[in-house]
Amino acid sequence: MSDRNCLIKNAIVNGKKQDLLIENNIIKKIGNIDDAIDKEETKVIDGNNKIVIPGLINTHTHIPMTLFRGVADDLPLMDWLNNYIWPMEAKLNADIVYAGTLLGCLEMIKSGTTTFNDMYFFLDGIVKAVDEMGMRAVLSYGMIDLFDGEKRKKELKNAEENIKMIKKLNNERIGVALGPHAPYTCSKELLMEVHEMAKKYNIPIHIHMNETLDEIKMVKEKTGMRPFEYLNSFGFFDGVSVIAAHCVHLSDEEIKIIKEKKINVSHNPISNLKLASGIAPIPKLVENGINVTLGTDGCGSNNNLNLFEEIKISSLIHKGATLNPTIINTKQSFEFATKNGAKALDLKCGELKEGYLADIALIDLNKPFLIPKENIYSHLVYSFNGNVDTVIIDGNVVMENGKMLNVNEEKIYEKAEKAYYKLIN
Ligand SMILES: CSC[C@H]1O[C@@H](n2cnc3c(O)ncnc32)[C@H](O)[C@@H]1O
Ligand SMILES: [Zn+2]
Repeated sequence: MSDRNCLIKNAIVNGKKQDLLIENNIIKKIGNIDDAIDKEETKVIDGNNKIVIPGLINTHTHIPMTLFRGVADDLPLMDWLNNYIWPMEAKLNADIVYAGTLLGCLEMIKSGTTTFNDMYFFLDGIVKAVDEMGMRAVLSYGMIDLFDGEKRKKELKNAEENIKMIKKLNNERIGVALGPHAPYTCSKELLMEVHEMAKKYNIPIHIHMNETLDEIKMVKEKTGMRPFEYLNSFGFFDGVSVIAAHCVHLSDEEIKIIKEKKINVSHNPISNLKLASGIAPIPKLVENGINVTLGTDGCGSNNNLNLFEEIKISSLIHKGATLNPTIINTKQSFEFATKNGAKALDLKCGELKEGYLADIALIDLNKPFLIPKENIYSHLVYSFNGNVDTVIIDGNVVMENGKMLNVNEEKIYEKAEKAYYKLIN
């Protein structure tokens, strides 16, 4: 029997009690599917008292940073990076990154995330873990040249080697992007070469933008322009797909650039609150028709990968900031984490539709915080704790009734603990 032929019976799908049939890695049919299905060839999942949702899409992560959880809390970004995170990251190697990624994938699967967009180092370690865990990911090697010509050459060479390595895998679940860290850590020359490379390989660019007031001041002092204006001045956004993480402090002119250049925004409200970076003007971006998605950022600044928390906060924070409870609604914040994420990564998933990728999660509704079983989509945004029941990625059942099917959870915890002690000693 192949897991990749799977029938979910009697679940809530798109607001109605119905069945969902998966063939290979695709949602083949949604509706009342008769029992003439070949039971030998099809795995049947009982969907009674369960809701099927599209797997969540986390558009900004540094996944191996699960190992940095709790190591440097209650600090502002520049102090956090310069004095705590970067010195620890100097001790990383592919094995440590592999262990942190296994843990990150496990945490994401358990909280209903099926795809993530990552920027980090030692991609061979990340690729190995993502492949073993069965997740979908877009991976970029994070480049920082600190305006040094020699470093720039090394970073670009590394990035290109990683692109070739990932393309050669020919793994449909693992895509590649370019990851220049930010305009305050990358030279104009590096950014211009990144733009060329993105066009050459037809891949997206993943970058931190306008996260803090400090960095905007740094870029303004250096270039006389705000970050989006500066990058736009040399055509960085032309003819490429860009995912800009954070976008907390934006001028009206910058919002115009984001709209005009169809830049995807990854909103990371919890990381922005924890590092006291600020509150992104998401309602203004939505009003302008900009594609807003959600990210957790790394576990050093969140401190978890539970995207349901991000969904809830993205709905609450803008109500509080604008004193308007209608400013972002339930449907919008849920779509930030599903449909909009898929659009940003150019993937046919994020919605439960026939012909879409079979990346889904089932949630058991027999939980005190999901009763009464009415207005369930409201519960998913405002009340759910993120512990999903079953997860299917690319048609493969990776977790069923809370149990991981192909990996040993205990071994992942042990490996991660060991890797953590290597990092701190
Ligand atoms: C070059 S790989 C990614 C790089 O980014 C660092 N990082 C993690 N979180 C943030 C953040 O919120 N803003 C800026 N940089 C961040 C991470 O530690 C890696 O060094
Ligand atoms: Zn980040």
